[in-house]
Amino acid sequence: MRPFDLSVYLVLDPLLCRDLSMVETTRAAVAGGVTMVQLRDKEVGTARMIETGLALRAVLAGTGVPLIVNDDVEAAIAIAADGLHVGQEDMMAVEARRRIGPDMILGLSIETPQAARAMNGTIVDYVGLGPVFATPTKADHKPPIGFAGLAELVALCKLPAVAIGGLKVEHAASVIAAGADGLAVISAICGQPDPRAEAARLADAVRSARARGNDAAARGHARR
Ligand SMILES: Cc1ncc(COP(=O)(O)OP(=O)(O)O)c(N)n1
Ligand SMILES: Cc1nc(C(=O)O)sc1CCOP(=O)(O)O
Ligand SMILES: [Mg+2]
Repeated sequence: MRPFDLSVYLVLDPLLCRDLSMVETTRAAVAGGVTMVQLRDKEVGTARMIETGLALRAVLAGTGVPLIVNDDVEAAIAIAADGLHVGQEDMMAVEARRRIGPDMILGLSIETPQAARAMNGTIVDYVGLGPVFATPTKADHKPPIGFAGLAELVALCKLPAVAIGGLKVEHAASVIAAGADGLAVISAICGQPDPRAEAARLADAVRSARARGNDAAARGHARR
């Protein structure tokens, strides 16, 4: 499996990207420092997902940033994407793993402690936890969990974890303090006047939050 870094995870939405295409948004956001990209288009079928996915793969080639496909296992396989992300109402994780094989990254959405306890952690590579806040970007989202709920799910899942739902640059410190590895965002990057600058601000905020956490841990050791 390709190594991955959940620090700043761009989830694409063609409707929110507005003036820029998903490909242009991705090019700008990767230049700014996003570490993962997910192709998420709820309006199109597999053929269009494959077309866009191949264009995204070309943009991401040589950058080290993995391409994850949302929901559509056929498209993920046809694109030879780096990974697939499924939710609780999509194909079951065990079936998704069977279809994509052992080497592709598999992400799973977890919204409740029950789902976290029921998850088979041996076949999933990372979890998407949320929504942290209510968000107009996903009409059918589950009830918001806040930072306390996020911390609880991180602890239960024991897998690399990315927080999602209504997150902006000012939330990076709380997300990292809750134990997550990064933030997944749509509207904080897609449709922003300068997606590259927004991606850079998010990457800086995650780096600073980690550095402050490490400083605090070092001071704790010094006191002992
Ligand atoms: C990183 C990440 N986390 C969660 C989700 C949500 O997945 P899901 O619940 O299946 O909802 P849709 O995105 O399919 O509407 C995600 N896509 N990415
Ligand atoms: C795609 C998605 N999944 C969610 C979940 O809670 O699982 S919230 C969400 C939308 C995230 O968009 P924004 O960053 O604009 O709030
Ligand atoms: Mg889904």
